[in-house]
Amino acid sequence: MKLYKNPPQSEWDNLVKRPVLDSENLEELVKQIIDEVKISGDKALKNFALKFDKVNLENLIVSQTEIESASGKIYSELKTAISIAAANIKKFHLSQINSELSVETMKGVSCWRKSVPIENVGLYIPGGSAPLFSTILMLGIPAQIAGCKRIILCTPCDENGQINPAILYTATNLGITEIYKIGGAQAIAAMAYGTECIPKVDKIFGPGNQYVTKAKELVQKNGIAIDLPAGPSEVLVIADENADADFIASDLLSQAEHGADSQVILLTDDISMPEKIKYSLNGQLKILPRENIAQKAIENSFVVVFDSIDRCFEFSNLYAPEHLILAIENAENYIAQIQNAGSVFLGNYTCESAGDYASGTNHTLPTNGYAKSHSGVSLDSFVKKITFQKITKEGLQSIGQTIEVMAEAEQLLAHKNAVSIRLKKINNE
Ligand SMILES: NC(=O)c1ccc[n+]([C@@H]2O[C@H](COP(=O)([O-])OP(=O)(O)OC[C@H]3O[C@@H](n4cnc5c(N)ncnc54)[C@H](O)[C@@H]3O)[C@@H](O)[C@H]2O)c1
Ligand SMILES: N[C@H](CO)Cc1c[nH]c[nH+]1
Ligand SMILES: [Zn+2]
Repeated sequence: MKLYKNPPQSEWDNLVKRPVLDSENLEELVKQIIDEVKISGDKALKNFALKFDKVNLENLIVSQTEIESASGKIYSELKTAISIAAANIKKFHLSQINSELSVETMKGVSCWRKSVPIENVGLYIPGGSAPLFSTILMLGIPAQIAGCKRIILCTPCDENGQINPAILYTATNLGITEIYKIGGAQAIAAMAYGTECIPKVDKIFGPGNQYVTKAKELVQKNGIAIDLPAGPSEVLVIADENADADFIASDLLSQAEHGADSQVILLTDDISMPEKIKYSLNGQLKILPRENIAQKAIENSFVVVFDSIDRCFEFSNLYAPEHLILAIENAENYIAQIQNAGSVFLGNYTCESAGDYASGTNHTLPTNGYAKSHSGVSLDSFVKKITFQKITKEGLQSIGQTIEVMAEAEQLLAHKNAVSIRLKKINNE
């Protein structure tokens, strides 16, 4: 990890730029994939599966037999863990249901909102380098609480055409059985425009690598709804002198192991911390099965020593990390300083992987600085909020003139007339 000491503010904009792989051709490549899927449908999906995932697929749909055999391949400790995580995620997302009150803005004028589920949703579950079955819980549970009618799932399969049994088990355990063996940008294109076998959905959800995220961005430009840009994982840790270097190193590595394009950042006001972290990081890295991936991400990452914790927060707010860990004494006291972050982890014992799997919060979060303007996935992501209003005769008498005056000032006399014609009738009664 590169080390910076009190970099001048003029350099911050450069520092907060995320690493990008294959950036030059990314957009062009993904555009081509999307166009090909639009034109050739399933045939294009099978060609891309062969090209990128080295699998020759006859059928894109996961069969009933595949679904039924998954459970037997999952050991009971994992089943228990999945059910505990699912219960916590369900509890947290159920708490997001809020009853919308009707408000009388003027006598006889009532306004309220109603949450209505998005009918058809498509979930993308990453499976390129690791089978992220936990993402099914993060997307499937709020979709079901919201009441979405049709939930389909796309995920890449292995070279033998098999989907990891933990993905099949988790999905079917939730009752999601419409599963397609397709990954990458082509899966997003399929759910956006539909193919012979994959239905077009109303909104696409789920994180993924740069191809997936770029595809979501491009289909969104064409009017397809997406949850948020949730790309390569990242974590930013703010640590003071009391932080535990081994804990921090473990958190940095937990996100570094996601992909070579992940980025992990440490900000500290303790001059001795970078050396301690380096030592611990090297020790922990060596024993990781995904050492090579994590190593590459670490090379794209950095440590900054600032002369105060306040300065660390200023930088962090500009970076707008997906995950922010406060390894600071009395971390709660700093909450007010957080302007931009996807999800925040307070204190030395709140490891980021708790949020990834089981504490209850959602792990589908904005990356690449989008935490400045976007929230992570929540129950709200799966509903539309429709507004309603009801105006009585008495209500129109009180609000009517206001509407008429404003409509006339906007030179929209038909708008004005919609009120006047009614008021006339009321006055003649
Ligand atoms: N932000 C979040 O909330 C969040 C949550 C979980 C995971 N993630 C991120 O999801 C990502 C998962 O990535 P992954 O790669 O393991 O799985 P993935 O499922 O996102 O992508 C795999 C697919 O990428 C396509 N692909 C691979 N190489 C390609 C190429 N050269 N050209 C075109 N397409 C290609 C293939 O079709 C493959 O099926 C990681 O970057 C991880 O950090 C983010
Ligand atoms: N850290 C990822 C979100 O950026 C989520 C995840 C899934 N599995 C493990 N981690
Ligand atoms: Zn993770």
